Amino acid sequence: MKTILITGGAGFIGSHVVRLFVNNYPDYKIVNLDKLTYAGNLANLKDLENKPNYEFVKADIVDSEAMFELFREKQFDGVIHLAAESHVDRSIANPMEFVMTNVIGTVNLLNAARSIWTDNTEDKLFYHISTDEVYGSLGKEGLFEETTKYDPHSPYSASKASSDHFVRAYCDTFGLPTLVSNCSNNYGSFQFPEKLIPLFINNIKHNKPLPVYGKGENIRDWLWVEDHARAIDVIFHNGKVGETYNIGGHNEWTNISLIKLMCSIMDRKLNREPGTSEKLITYVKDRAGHDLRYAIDSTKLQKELNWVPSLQFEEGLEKTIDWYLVNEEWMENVTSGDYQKYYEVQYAQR
Ligand SMILES: Cc1cn([C@H]2C[C@H](O)[C@@H](COP(=O)(O)OP(=O)(O)O[C@H]3O[C@H](C)C(=O)[C@H](O)[C@H]3O)O2)c(=O)[nH]c1=O
Repeated sequence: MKTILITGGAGFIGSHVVRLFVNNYPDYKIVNLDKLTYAGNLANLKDLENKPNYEFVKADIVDSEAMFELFREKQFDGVIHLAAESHVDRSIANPMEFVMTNVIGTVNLLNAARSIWTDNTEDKLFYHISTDEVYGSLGKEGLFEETTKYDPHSPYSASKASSDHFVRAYCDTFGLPTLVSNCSNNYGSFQFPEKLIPLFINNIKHNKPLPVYGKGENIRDWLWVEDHARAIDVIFHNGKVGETYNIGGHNEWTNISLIKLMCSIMDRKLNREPGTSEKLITYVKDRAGHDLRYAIDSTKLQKELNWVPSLQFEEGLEKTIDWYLVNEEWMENVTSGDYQKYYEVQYAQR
């Protein structure tokens, strides 16, 4: 039985990856390590609580001693590293938090993996999940490729770029078997409502203003989180050590056209007059250093590992909106923080 560590498994993307691995690989022991910050929530994994191949560990990757201890105790065969501070606006307000978790935390995990993978590393893998923001900002033309030079602009993307470099450096210098993938903007269920799509669904529902940064002309490439989790599965099992894989949705939208689409879907679902939700659109001061456009070329992943996105965006967005409307309680609890406190107490009592 292989023991796989998934870090950040209580977060948005992490919870989808944990679910996929626990359900699809009963012969793996999945250890989910999460600090349970504001964005990590065990309510995202309620359905897995009693699965025999699943274990939750509350810990901070910044704590190097705890990481060494955990790796010694569990003797992991593989690591899928998703734990990260991920919100660009928060990184502008507090860059050091991003340095600590994203850079120091990643190096701690690399050191811990090195400490136990001393002999034969043939069937071991340290898989680092990263973002397309490390490549910087595109103009109207072109796509990010795996060979595109790094040019991060926000403290968030600078911290992720740094962690990517450390992961590759440990491969080149120490022979640690590592892999990196860089993804575009994810959307889907269980995303913390500070990110554009869940924030705006929640605001439309409660008739709150929709703060559009600048003119809303920035472009993002949207990837359904469950397609991302499938890509991670494929890369973890079939990717080549030392390689990088880009994962994108081939699905570009200006923010304002996406927001207008969301408004019209929400009007229909909430039985409001067409045009009602658009009235909530409020243009606000632009995000500092706001990257104009992200767009990813995933040809390598498609050709080499046979992965393609499974869902059309319009269908995915409908599904996502439905999920947030049905899971009202989840939304209320994550925004109030009650779920997190409740689950921390539950786990403390075990
Ligand atoms: C929250 C918010 C956002 N925006 C704009 C800013 C962006 O142009 C776009 C998406 O913003 P969001 O903060 O949801 O995501 P990005 O800044 O593109 O970054 C996201 O996708 C990458 C790949 C990651 O790696 C990040 O971890 C993830 O947060 O909407 C607004 O106009 N108003 C708002 O209130």
